[in-house]
Amino acid sequence: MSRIVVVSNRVALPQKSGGSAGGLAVAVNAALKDKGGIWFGWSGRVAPEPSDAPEVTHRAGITYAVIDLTGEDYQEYYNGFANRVLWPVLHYRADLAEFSRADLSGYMRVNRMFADHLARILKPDDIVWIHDYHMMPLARHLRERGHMNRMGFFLHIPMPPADIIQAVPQHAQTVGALAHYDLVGFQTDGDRDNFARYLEFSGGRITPDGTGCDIGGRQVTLGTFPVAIETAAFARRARHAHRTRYVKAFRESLSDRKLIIGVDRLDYSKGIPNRFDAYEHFLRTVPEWHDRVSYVQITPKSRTDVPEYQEMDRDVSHKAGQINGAYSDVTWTPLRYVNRTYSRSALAGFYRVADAAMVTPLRDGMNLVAKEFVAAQDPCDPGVLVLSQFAGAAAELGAGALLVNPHDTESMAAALKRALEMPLAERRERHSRMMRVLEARDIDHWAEAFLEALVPEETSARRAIALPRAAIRSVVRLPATWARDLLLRGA
Ligand SMILES: O=P(O)(O)OC[C@H]1O[C@H](O[C@H]2O[C@H](CO)[C@@H](O)[C@H](O)[C@H]2O)[C@H](O)[C@@H](O)[C@@H]1O
Ligand SMILES: O=c1ccn([C@@H]2O[C@H](COP(=O)(O)OP(=O)(O)O)[C@@H](O)[C@H]2O)c(=O)[nH]1
Repeated sequence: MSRIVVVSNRVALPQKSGGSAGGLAVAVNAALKDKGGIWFGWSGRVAPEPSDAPEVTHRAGITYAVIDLTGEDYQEYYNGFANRVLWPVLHYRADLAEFSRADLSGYMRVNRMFADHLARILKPDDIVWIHDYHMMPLARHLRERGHMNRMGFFLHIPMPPADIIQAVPQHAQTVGALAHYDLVGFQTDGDRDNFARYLEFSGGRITPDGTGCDIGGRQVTLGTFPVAIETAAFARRARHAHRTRYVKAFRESLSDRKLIIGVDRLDYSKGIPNRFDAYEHFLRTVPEWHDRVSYVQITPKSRTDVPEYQEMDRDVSHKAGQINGAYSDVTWTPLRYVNRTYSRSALAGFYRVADAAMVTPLRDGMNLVAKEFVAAQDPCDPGVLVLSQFAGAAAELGAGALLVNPHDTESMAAALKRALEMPLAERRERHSRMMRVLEARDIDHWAEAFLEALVPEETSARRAIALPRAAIRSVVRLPATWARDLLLRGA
């Protein structure tokens, strides 16, 4: 059977302690866990002279192969073009983009370097699954090196309308290069449709149902695959974490006050200052809640070498200080603002203690925290999700969450009050609506759906031979045609 080769900038290396504070690594890790395969990407390290050979680790059916970047690569490709041009523009913030030709050329150079490494390990029948905005031109570089494998791309972040995409300087070389994949997947139908329009403006012909494009003699399939979580496992994790000493101590620290929780990387897309404004408005206008609620905002620092992130770090800390300065007293701190990374087990326990979660990004591809919060709740006494209408998660959880516009401070404050005062029956009803979605579409479903769309025959063959894991391990070295033959013989 064919191997699955996953490529992404961020890799969840098994030896790295603590949680990885980023949804891509969390999701890909969960998806690969059951399937096995190769995961190729950046080690997260910078070295003056990176080795020519990737560092390889094998763990539980996954081969991790990672490379270091030079300081120049890190600066131009990661901090520069990926995180100062593609990230802001695709999050509808063209005003924050800082473009330089040097950064674009660093971005293309690193993509070519990834292609050179991959060219050494790829076999003709490998299925290649590439992730996110760091790697948009990779298929083109691989095709130029003669690799005709099935190649799929999944975009974890939003895809804005075509006229915003066109704000990316030289967009045809980067976003436009997605046309070299066989399948391009998005988090929501809106993202997919925006990209279809962009391809149309670039001369492509879109099929009437919007899921295919004929461009430059190539056929590209477009699909929607909302990224998910390991719902049942995360719910178990939360039940277990709730009983640990650590989470018990956290609960006791609240002294019977209600808990509002927020968990986000320190990123301007997450709307943390807007959320703080809403909390401040809530405290100012609803004094009866003083001393009866604590808001814990867990915010690991992110992309700390990018100036826009440094600026936002200062702004958010300042706002947190102002709120506490204005409303605290000697026995009550209304806002606990914490710049630390917690393990996902600890987070699962914290979510379960919480009465409400504020997940209010200005734009977000999906937002796994929203899904994790729901999965972690006690169904008999669940907390309430306050969710931005601009998170990809709103498309699936909108029927159970309190949807808010993160630019509307007063409505967000009102939603917070409603969440804290919501009757038990309504909380249960809303929670069960969201859980039904998360149970039906978990992380296995996400990976299966994507691979099914990329290589339909291969995926059904995999399913047909759903043997115990040990047996699967002993057959993976057989030729790709083996599973198909087995199926045809009706075995
Ligand atoms: O790798 P970093 O630069 O440290 O950033 C962390 C990750 O952030 C982004 O995550 C996105 O993927 C999530 C899972 O699909 C999704 O829920 C979220 O909305 C996205 O923002 C980024 O896309 C990843 O590449 C980064 O690794
Ligand atoms: O201290 C932290 C904060 C976050 N996360 C995890 O990081 C992911 C964040 O993913 P999300 O999709 O919400 O946003 P992203 O950071 O990828 O934009 C979630 O799985 C969180 O559980 C974590 O492990 N520790």
